[in-house]
Amino acid sequence: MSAHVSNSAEPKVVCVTGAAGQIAYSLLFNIARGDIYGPNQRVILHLLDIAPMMEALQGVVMELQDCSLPLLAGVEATSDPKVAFNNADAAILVGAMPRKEGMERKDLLRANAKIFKEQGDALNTVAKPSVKILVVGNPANTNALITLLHATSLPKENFSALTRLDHNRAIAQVALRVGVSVEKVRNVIIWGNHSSTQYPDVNHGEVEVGGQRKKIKDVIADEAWLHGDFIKTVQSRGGAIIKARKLSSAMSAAKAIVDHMHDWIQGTPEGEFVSMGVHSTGVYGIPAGLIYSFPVTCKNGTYTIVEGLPIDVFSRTKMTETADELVSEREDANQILSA
Ligand SMILES: NC(=O)C1=CN([C@@H]2O[C@H](COP(=O)(O)OP(=O)(O)OC[C@H]3O[C@@H](n4cnc5c(N)ncnc54)[C@H](O)[C@@H]3O)[C@@H](O)[C@H]2O)C=CC1
Ligand SMILES: O=C([O-])CC(=O)C(=O)O
Repeated sequence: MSAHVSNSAEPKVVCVTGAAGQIAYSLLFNIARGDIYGPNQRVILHLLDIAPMMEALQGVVMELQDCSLPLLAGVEATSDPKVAFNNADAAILVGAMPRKEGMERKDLLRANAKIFKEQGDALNTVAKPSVKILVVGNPANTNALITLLHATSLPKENFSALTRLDHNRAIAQVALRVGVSVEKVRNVIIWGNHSSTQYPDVNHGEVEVGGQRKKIKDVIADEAWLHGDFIKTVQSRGGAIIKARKLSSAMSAAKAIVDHMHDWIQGTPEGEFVSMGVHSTGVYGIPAGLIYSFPVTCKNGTYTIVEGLPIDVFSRTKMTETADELVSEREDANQILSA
C-alpha cells in the first residue's frame, strides 16, 4: 500500500449494506485498500446492517481498524439507512436474505422487496446526487428497479445491478475450455437477469491464442457446447455453489463487486466491454424501464450500452426469455409493494 496517500482530496464515502454478512466480510478490506477508487484516494466506509447485527458489525469495525490501512479515513456503523447513505458517493446494496438450497430468486422477492423500497427512499433524501448505486442482494435486477423507482430525484443512470459475477464465470469457463489464462478472454456478454434465465453469450467475444486475437466461437468450434453445457454451467453456478458450500457465493461475489465499481468509476480498457445490469432504454428491443444486463463500456464515471451488435435467432430467443422473466418479476414486485 502506498505510503504517499494524498490527504488533499476529499475522502469518498462508500456505503455497504449487509455489512455484517459474508459477502461484506470479503469486500470491505478490498474497498478500504483502494481497489475501487485507486491507490491515491482515501475512503470513508459507512456500514449498514439491521439492529440485531450491531455487535457483530462492531467486530468488523475493529478488524478494519486492525488492518491499519492508510486509505481508510473513517468507519461508521449504523442500523439507520439515512445515516448510512448520508453524503454517499457509492452505495453497494448487499444486505438482503440470501437464497437457500432449493429456492429460486422469485421466492426472495417477497422477503426482500421492502428493504429496497425503504433504501431507495433513504438514498433519495440523503445521498449525493451523483451517487453510484450497485444492487447485489437478490433478486438483484428487480431490487435495483425497486430502489430506482423509490429514488425519484436521482438519475436512472446512477443505478445498476450486479451481473459481473456471471460475466467473470463465463470468462473463466471459456479460459478453462481453451486452456488459456483469463486475461486472454474478453467481450463475453451476460444479457438479462441475474438468474437461471440469464443468457451468457460469446458471439462477440475474443480469445488470444498464440499471440493472435480470434473469435471465441471459432477457437472453441463446438456449438453444441456453447449453446448447451457452457450456458447451463454459468446459469446454474450460483446454485452449484450453494449446494457445495451450503452458503451462497461470497469471495467471488466480492471480487465481482470490486470489478464492477472499479470499471464504472475508472473506465473500461479501450476495445473492451463488460456486463452491467442497467436501466433499459429499449435498445435491442428489450422493454424500456427494466434493469437488464447489457454489454457496456465505461468512461469518466459513465457507462454506455454497446449498441448495434448483430443478434442471431438463438440469441434473440434467449434475450427475450430473460426479459420476460424480468417483466414478470416487476409485476410481482408491484403487487407485493402495493399490498
Ligand atoms: N448479484 C449477485 O451476483 C450475487 C448476489 N448475492 C446476494 O447477496 C445478498 C447477500 O449475501 P450474503 O452476504 O451471502 O448474505 P448474509 O446473510 O451473509 O448477509 C446479509 C446481511 O444483510 C443483512 N441485512 C438484512 N436485511 C438488511 C437490511 N434491511 N439492511 C441492511 N442489512 C440487512 C443481514 O443482517 C446480514 O448481515 C443475498 O441476497 C445474496 O443472494 C450473492 C451472491 C452473488
Ligand atoms: O445463486 C445465488 O443465490 C447467489 C448468487 O446470486 C450467485 O452466486 O450468483
